[in-house]
Amino acid sequence: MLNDIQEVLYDADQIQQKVQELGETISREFEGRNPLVICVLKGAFIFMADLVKTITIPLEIDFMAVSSYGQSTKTSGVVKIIKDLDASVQGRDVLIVEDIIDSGLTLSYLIDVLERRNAKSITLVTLFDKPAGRKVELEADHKGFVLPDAFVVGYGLDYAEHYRNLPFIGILNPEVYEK
Ligand SMILES: O=P(O)(O)OC[C@H]1O[C@H](OP(=O)(O)OP(=O)(O)O)[C@H](O)[C@@H]1O
Ligand code: HPA
Ligand SMILES: [Mg+2]
Repeated sequence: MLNDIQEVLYDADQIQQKVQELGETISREFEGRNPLVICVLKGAFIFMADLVKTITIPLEIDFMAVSSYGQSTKTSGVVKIIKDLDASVQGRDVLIVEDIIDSGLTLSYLIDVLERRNAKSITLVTLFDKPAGRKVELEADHKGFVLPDAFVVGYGLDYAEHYRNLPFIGILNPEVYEK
């Protein structure tokens, strides 16, 4: 598995440091608001778990599974809801927790869904941002690291469902998928 990584971009310590900073910012921003914190599965599961431990104010969590990449390194362009939220977002301050914004299609779709369900406010936090991949205009309210235009894996992010368990984020050797 490690042999497939071309370059480590950020190691586990650098990621933890950044997650801590994001948690402190979010704790200040949401003081007194009891946000509904939504994890966008599967990719955001590790970031979500680490992030909520650094947030010091009361909150609720929920999960939504969406998928558009499947077994590919390119978006299919079609975002499918695999699992919906349990909670209602009506009148709630929502914090969407995402691992990466690439084309922006996943989050623009989700924001649209949550707006139609009458969320009171929607705030986006992403650990990784790949601006070179954008197909629609979208900017996170809080972001961790800006990444180069390369397909990355680790810390929750996959290629064909593998590599999510790597503790760092790294560039996947293109030989793995250019076959
Ligand atoms: O900005 P975009 O181009 O839409 O890409 C970002 C989305 O793609 C990945 O999810 P994926 O569809 O691979 O599902 P997964 O989280 O289960 O891996 C990632 O976890 C983000 O949710
Ligand atoms: N890696 C893994 N999953 C992704 C990526 C990426 O670079 N971009 C969008 N989903
Ligand atoms: Mg994926």
